[in-house]
Amino acid sequence: MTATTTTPTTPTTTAPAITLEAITVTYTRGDGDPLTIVEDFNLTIPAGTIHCLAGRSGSGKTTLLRVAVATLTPTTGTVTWAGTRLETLDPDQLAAARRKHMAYVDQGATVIDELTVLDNALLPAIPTGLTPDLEERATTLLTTLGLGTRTRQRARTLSGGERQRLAIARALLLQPTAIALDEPTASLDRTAAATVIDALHKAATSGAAVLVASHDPAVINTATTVTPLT
Ligand SMILES: Nc1ncnc2c1ncn2[C@@H]1O[C@H](COP(=O)(O)OP(=O)(O)OP(=O)(O)O)[C@@H](O)[C@H]1O
Repeated sequence: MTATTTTPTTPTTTAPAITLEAITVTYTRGDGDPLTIVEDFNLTIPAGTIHCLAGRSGSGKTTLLRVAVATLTPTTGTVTWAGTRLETLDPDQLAAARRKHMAYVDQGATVIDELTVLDNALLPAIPTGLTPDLEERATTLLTTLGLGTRTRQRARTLSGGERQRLAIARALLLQPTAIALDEPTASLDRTAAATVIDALHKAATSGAAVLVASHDPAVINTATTVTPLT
């Protein structure tokens, strides 16, 4: 796999939200042979920008997202969040850094069926406590994502695409430094996809770094920068 990044190299005064340096990921195949999916990959994502990892199925998009959010340790290379090299953190410090900096929406869009849509969106607020401001923000996010009339319904009544948008609202609730999303428009029609793209641009305008894996032209064409994976 080769990668060409189009990220600008303009110096910034604050540390980038996410930096990947010389990342290589080698899996072990079923037959025991090594399979290198990502090799010597570099990427810098400043705050306030949207970066899209684009490419065919199997090109390594999810692998790179998982490295960026630290659910997968690369075979070699360094991941840095807001100036902190993750290899310097113990597991508790990494968990704390993740809570502070990083939200991840995977392709599964897990939500809790028995909770209402609003309560699902508010789940990240539980450790610190609900506030009227957070409830208002959750409602605003759900409205932006086309779920404004569904807030009091149980999540089990939602379609797959609606669950995906609920997971995105939940991830954006606490205004993370960075948010990573895996194919966030994959099961959406054009109208619903536009609400997701709008929400991601609003998050970036508010200062978040957004890393998205997608082969959707609507996402690719509106990203700040794109890495085409082959
Ligand atoms: N744990 C693993 N062990 C072995 N191979 C793996 C593992 N995880 C992923 N792979 C392989 O690595 C390659 C890249 O997978 P990845 O999920 O990163 O691709 P992707 O670009 O996100 O694909 P898609 O668009 O289909 O989700 C695939 O060939 C996949 O089978």
